Amino acid sequence: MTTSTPTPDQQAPGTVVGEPPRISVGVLGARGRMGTEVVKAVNAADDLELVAMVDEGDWLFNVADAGAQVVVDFTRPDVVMDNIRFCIDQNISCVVGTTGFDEQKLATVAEWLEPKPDVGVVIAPNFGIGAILLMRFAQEAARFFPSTEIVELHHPNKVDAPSGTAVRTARLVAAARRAAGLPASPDATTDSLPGARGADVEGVAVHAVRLTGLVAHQEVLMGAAGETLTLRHDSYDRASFMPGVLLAVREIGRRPGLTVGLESFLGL
Ligand SMILES: NC(=O)C1=CN([C@@H]2O[C@H](COP(=O)(O)OP(=O)(O)OC[C@H]3O[C@@H](n4cnc5c(N)ncnc54)[C@H](O)[C@@H]3O)[C@@H](O)[C@H]2O)C=CC1
Ligand SMILES: O=C(O)C1=N[C@H](C(=O)O)C[C@H](O)C1
Repeated sequence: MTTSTPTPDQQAPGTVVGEPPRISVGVLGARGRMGTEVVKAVNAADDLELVAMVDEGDWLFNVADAGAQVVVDFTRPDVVMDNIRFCIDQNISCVVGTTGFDEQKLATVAEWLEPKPDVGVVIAPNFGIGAILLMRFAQEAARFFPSTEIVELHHPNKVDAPSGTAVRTARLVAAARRAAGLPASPDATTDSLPGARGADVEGVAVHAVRLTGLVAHQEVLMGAAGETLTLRHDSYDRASFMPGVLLAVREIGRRPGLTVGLESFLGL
């Protein structure tokens, strides 16, 4: 086998001679709370190259023009579908942290991906390793407890409620309860102010707190006769999401199609 070292004018953008090519990354929502953190994390990673930063009002084609191989999206639930559509059309893989996905939206993304066997999209409501583990632990424990409720607590600028993480946790718990044949959590409440018992996500009550000083926190409360189990995760800083985001950016090129949640990337 013969190999040749490309001269500088033959190299793809981002290639450093003697080193594997870097992954070109575009960030959507780049001026937001999460986007700012992603920009920092990508810039600090030797194997990644930040090629485009796009926020509201910017030209979305910038990510394609700049040759992004992977786009990271932390924008808003009402715009994320258009962004994903655009990226898939442009053969750009996506790491999506934006929340607000229901089964219908996920099915639509899967449909868009069908004719694109080389494009991958991972949509994860939470990239924090601890939060992902909490979801798994809750799923495992659910069948042992007649009662489960979820409390999510966030900074007051969060636009959606309940959080995407809480909705996914509730769905995972509900599925585990169904599989174990558990009836609905006992609740004799007959009249209450609307909202007092939280939102009902597949039979699991989810309560949302918005409080100055918080970042992102979740408790899953489980109860049985004479005992309770409380699982709690706290993100005190948005840096907590970055190892998961960077893992997804590095892996998504090897994972065509739609992946929901980061669990499989972690070997869970
Ligand atoms: N999966 C995860 O681990 C996490 C997910 N999130 C989710 O990420 C999303 C963003 O959260 P934050 O950064 O706190 O919000 P943010 O409001 O600080 O940032 C959103 C940014 O998106 C920009 N934007 C709006 N429309 C756009 C468009 N069409 N194209 C490009 N940029 C656009 C906004 O101008 C803003 O700068 C939310 O859905 C949140 O729930 C937040 C933290 C962790
Ligand atoms: O908006 C946030 O801040 C967060 N959003 C995600 C969610 O809705 O679950 C993840 C994390 O909770 C932070």
